[in-house]
Formats: sequence, C-alpha cells, structure tokens
Amino acid sequence: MDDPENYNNGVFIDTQNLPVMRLMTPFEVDLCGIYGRSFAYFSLKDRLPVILTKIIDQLSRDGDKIKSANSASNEDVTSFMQAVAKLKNDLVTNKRYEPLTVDTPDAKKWNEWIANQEHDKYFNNVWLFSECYVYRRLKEACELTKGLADFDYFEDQKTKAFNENVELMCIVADRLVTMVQKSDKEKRKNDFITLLKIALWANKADLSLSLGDVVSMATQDKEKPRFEVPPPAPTGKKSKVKAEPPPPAPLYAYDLDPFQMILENKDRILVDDTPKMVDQIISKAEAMNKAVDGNTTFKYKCSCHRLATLAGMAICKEEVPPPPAEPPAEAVAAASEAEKPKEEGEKPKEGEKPKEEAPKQIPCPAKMTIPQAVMFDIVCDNAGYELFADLCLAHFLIAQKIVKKVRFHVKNMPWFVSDVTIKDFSSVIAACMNSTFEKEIPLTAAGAAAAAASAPPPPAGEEASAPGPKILTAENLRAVATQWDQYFKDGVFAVMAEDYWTYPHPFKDMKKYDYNMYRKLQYAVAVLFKGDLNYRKLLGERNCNPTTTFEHALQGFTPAPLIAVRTVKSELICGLPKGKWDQLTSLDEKWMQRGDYGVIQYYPKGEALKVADRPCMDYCRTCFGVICPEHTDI
Ligand SMILES: O=P(O)(O)OC[C@@]1(O)O[C@H](CO)[C@@H](O)[C@@H]1O
Repeated sequence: MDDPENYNNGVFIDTQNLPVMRLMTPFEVDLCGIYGRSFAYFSLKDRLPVILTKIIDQLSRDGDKIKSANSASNEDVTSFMQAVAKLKNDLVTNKRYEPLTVDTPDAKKWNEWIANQEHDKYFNNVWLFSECYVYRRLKEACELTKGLADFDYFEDQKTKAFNENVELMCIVADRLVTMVQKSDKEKRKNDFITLLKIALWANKADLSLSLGDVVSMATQDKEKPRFEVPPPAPTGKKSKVKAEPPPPAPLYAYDLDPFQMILENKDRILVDDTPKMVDQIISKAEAMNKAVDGNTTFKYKCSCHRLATLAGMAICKEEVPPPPAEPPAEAVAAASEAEKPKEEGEKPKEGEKPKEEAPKQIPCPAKMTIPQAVMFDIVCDNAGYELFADLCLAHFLIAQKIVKKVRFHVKNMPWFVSDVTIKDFSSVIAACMNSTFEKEIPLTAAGAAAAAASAPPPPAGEEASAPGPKILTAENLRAVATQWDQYFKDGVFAVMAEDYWTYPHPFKDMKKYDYNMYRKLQYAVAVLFKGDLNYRKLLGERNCNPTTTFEHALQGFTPAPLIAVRTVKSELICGLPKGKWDQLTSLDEKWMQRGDYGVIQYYPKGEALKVADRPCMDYCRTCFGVICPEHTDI
C-alpha cells in the first residue's frame, strides 16, 4: 500500500521526477511548487494542467465555431492547440521557462525577467511567477496565430458562469435600488459595509479554483455542505460574551440569498476592518473633495523635459508644436474664477455677451499633488457575479456622493480563467441591461408564518387565503445596469487595463517596475484589491507568520489607503489573532484552499503624493515635454 504521506489533496507527491519535498509551505518563505503538501504544488501539478486540457478539449470540440467567430483558419486552431499541449507538457515535466517569441513590448520585459530568475523552472521558482508565466504563454500561443490573436479561450466559461448567477444579481439589484437613495449617516455606513461583504462572498465564484467548471454560487451552496468544518469556537478561555442568536430564518426560498449568506457567514470573516474603515474612507473623501474644489493652481506647463534631465533620461526629440505662451497672472486668476461654480441665477448682464468658456487647463500629471476628482479604485478580480458585486459597490459610492469617480482596473488578456477583461466589463453590463430573468420564489415556512401573522383578518365567514409566492424579476437589474452604462459613457466609471496586472511581480515591486502605475494609484482616496491573486501579490507571495500585521505584510506597498477583500483560496494570510491559524489548521489542513473563509483588511495611510521626480507616464508617447496631453484617467 502506498504511503499516504506521498499524497496531497489526493494528488501523488512526485518526489522522483520533481524537485519536491513532502512539506507544507514553511512560514517566512515564498509560496513555491517545491513544497509537496502545499496548494502551490497541487496547483502546478494538477489544477493548471486540467485548465490547459480543457482549452484543448474546447478547441477540438468547438473548433469550427471558434474559427468562424474569429475568422481564423484550420492552421490557426491547430497551431494554438499544439502550443497549449506543449505548454502543458513543459509544465508537468518541470522544464525551464522558454523565452517568449512574440514581438511585443511586454514580451521583451518578460524575457528579461525570465533571464533574471534565480530558479527558471516551474516548480522551483516562486509560484506567482510560474503561474503568471503559464497564462502569458497561453496568450502568446494566440498572438502567434493570424486569426486567434484576440480569442478569449475562457469566454464561454465566463458567460455560462454569469448566466448561472442571475438570480443572485436580481436579489442584490432589488436591494441596491433602495441603498442608492438619499439616506442618513448610519444607514449609509451599514449599506457600505453590506456591499463590501456582498463583494467579499462574490469572490467565492472563481473559475480557476473550480478548474473552469461553471460556478453557480447557489448550487455550490446546495450540493455540498457550504463549510466542511463547523465555524470554530472562539480561541482562548471561555468567552464571557453571550453567544449571539442565530440569524433570522429566510422568508423566501431563494436558491441562495446573498444577504442571508452574510448573516450566516459572520464568523467566517477572520479579519473584519469594515467598521473603522468605512468611517475613515468617508471622512478622507470629504477632505479630499474640499482640497479638489479649493485647488485653483493650474500648473499646466509641462516639466517633463526638465524631469527627464534630472532622472538622466533621454530628452524626447519628437517634432512638437511650439509651447503656448505663459499666461499672464490675471488670466490664470480669471480662469480659476471661471472654474468656480456659478451661483444659482447668476446670468450674463443684459446686453453682455455670454462669456466663452475658458479653455480647460490640464495639469501636468508629474506635478499634480491633488487629483482632479475624488476617486475610488477597484482592482478587479473575477468577471460575472463578482464584477456585478463590484459594480454595485461603485454605484453606491457615486450615488451617495462619497466619491466622484470609480476606476476599475482589469486585465489586458484572459487571465486565471475568470479574471475580468475590458470586453467582460462591457458584456457583463450589457447582459444585466438585457436580462429577462423571471422566477417564482415560494415562501419558506418562516415566511408563510410571518405573512399570515401580518395579514389583515379575512372578512367574517371567509377563510384566510394562504400567503403566496413572489415573482423575482430582472427589472431592477436592468435599471441599475442602465445607470452603469451611463456612468461609463460619462466617464464616472473608468475601465483601465494596465500591463502591471498581468506582470508576475508582487505589488511591493510596483514602484520599481512601473512607477507610473504606482503614481496613478496614489490619486485614489482608497484602492480596493479584490480576490486571492491580488492578496498574494499584496503579501509579496510570502507565507508570512499569520499574526503579522497587514501593514508589515504589505512590505512598503502603500500608494493610497488600501483595502483587501478576499476569500481565502491560497495558503497565506496575515492579521490573524494569535492561535487562530493553528486552531483552524488543526480542524482542517485544507481550510485555506476552498474560499470558505474571508478577510476584509484595511491599511489607512497612503504615501503622500509629491511632485514627481521623473516625467509623466505619457512622456514620449503623447507628451513631448511641451504641453500636457489630456489625461482622462487621472
Ligand atoms: O484571485 P482569485 O480569483 O480570488 O483566486 C485565484 C485562485 O483561484 O487562483 C489561484 C491559484 O491558481 C489561487 O490564488 C486562488 O485559489
């Protein structure tokens, strides 16, 4: 009989052909495939190969459909399939990384990074690098064909997953319409927290974890016990705090009610910073709003040439239009006067021509220390129901006038199966706008009892009629999505697909690899990082001691106040009370792999935005060091 020590998650720990040890990841080391009892090993050995096999299966099954949808040839499909099969073989046999051969700016960077890795094999290197490399190679396999360059090999799975979760979206949309109306401080705070928790549990719907199988949050919930171990009792001596009563029974028999889920999973949020965080963000946003309104300094003359000289960079030699004359001081004062909102009823005097609007002055981004508007950033994770939940939160922040703009950061290529791309962003909004979902939802026994108790007595001699079901429709879902579409058109919602999100680097290295990305984040009142992959990057893919503070675990990555909202789907965590990790691990060694627990963590102190010591992000692209281009995304 095989030694059970040789198995992890039912997967054989191959110490013969792979460089692995029969260990869980020790503390204070990077996650890596060499630890045979780790989720990293299991993912590289089993999960990723299955994801790749499913792409090959899809191509052989739906090749004709894919060809006609992409105007691709047989040759394109065959070459893509062969590349995926080779990639899978390279991975499972732990080959050295191969340089990318496609001629794109990011591929050049990748090749430098590959050349600089101390370990250049899949199982030997940091898990994050290897995993991102696999997804980048997948994209390259498409880029190298003529017809499949834009093919999203995960699109079908994302669409199916969206369709599976429409009922949940209708339930949330019905509540959202009440949350976006004028409300008092306390309600606003509670609604903010509720939407953060909806966004947290929506992170359970993740197709890379389910190996691309469609995740219906509801069936996931019904088919297996939601949690394989009961929530642990509080650590330490007997608690003096009285046990709270269980949440009230649901009134309607939804497949799954996301609001009920919040109540039931209360103890599954291992770190919950929401109460202090929400107050701080609201006050910070108010202060920032005042600073933005009071900012009448327009330093529009670009200083990029000067900063490039200081940073030892080449001066941009593009042919450029002559610089505009420096405006006289009075003109600047007049322009700032013109920017001030007119008092109600203030009209041009009779006979006076309406003043022409002063030309919009765009501050040089390298000089800006105050953003142009109060913005909240969401670094998105999965499409489908999770993106829907993020949009609900964004809608609330705008409607409650907490911020003026929300920037969504998404991936620029198909990533980790279900991650949001720009195309997914539009299709999720469109699908919500066009949903015709309708379903009769019966009352539960508790609901029937409550309805009967509150019903007026029947007229004398008549019997009380049985309380009825309700019809859940997509009416409010369509309405909120129509508003999102408008926000998007008006620039209130902005979608950005920066390269950094598909780099293999942890966030602590963002300043080094992409200074301008870091700077862009600095304009936000807070940046919300969604999901497990972003969490791994926040913690530098390092298995820190679980009691390490969030601040310490961030290793200096503090562009703005940061929020991490993540269900636990990989073996690293910080900010836990002493003893909690041991307690959970002793009950179930794999508690960190299923997304059954979550954290909402907050770090309040962003690095102050100073005048940059190097040119703006568009230097040599649209900015030639003379006048500033229009920056719509900052
Ligand atoms: O980022 P997400 O969608 O929350 O989770 C991504 C994930 O499923 O994929 C990674 C392994 O492939 C793990 O970090 C995690 O389990």
